[in-house]
Amino acid sequence: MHARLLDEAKNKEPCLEKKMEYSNGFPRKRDVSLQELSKRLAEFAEVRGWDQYHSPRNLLLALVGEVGELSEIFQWKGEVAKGLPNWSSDDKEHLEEELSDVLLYLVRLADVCGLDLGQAALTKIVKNAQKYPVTSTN
Ligand SMILES: Nc1ccn([C@H]2C[C@H](O)[C@@H](COP(=O)(O)OP(=O)(O)OP(=O)(O)O)O2)c(=O)n1
Repeated sequence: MHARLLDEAKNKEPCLEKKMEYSNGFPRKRDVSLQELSKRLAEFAEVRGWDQYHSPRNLLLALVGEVGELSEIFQWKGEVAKGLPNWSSDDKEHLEEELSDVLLYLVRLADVCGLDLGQAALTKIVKNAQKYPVTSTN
């Protein structure tokens, strides 16, 4: 059953196997859309039979848990310089992973709620600009 669903996922996205040639499964330095992440996450859950667990509430709790893991990285460090100049590559990789977990659960949560998070975020940026207009310093 799972193998069949995986084959179907590969048929829907023929470049899936090709992408796996890269060390992390993807070429670096290309734009990634929220829609693409949503689709990949939906496939990830479907082929594992995990749709039943991906309810809005469960995903929200998972998201909050990952925000906690992200916070632990910065906990007790004091202020951290932009660009993380003194961090090891292992520490940066850990940060990438925790940021990704937060993003992935957020994107999945929006998807199972039937929302278009990318469009919603653009709309919110416009609202933010109206609420906080640029004030001239001249
Ligand atoms: N039911 C699940 C479980 C996991 N994931 C995905 C989304 C996250 O990107 C990642 C989270 O996996 P873990 O729960 O294993 O958490 P960590 O990767 O943070 O591992 P750990 O808590 O051991 O550091 O896997 C998912 O979509 N649905």
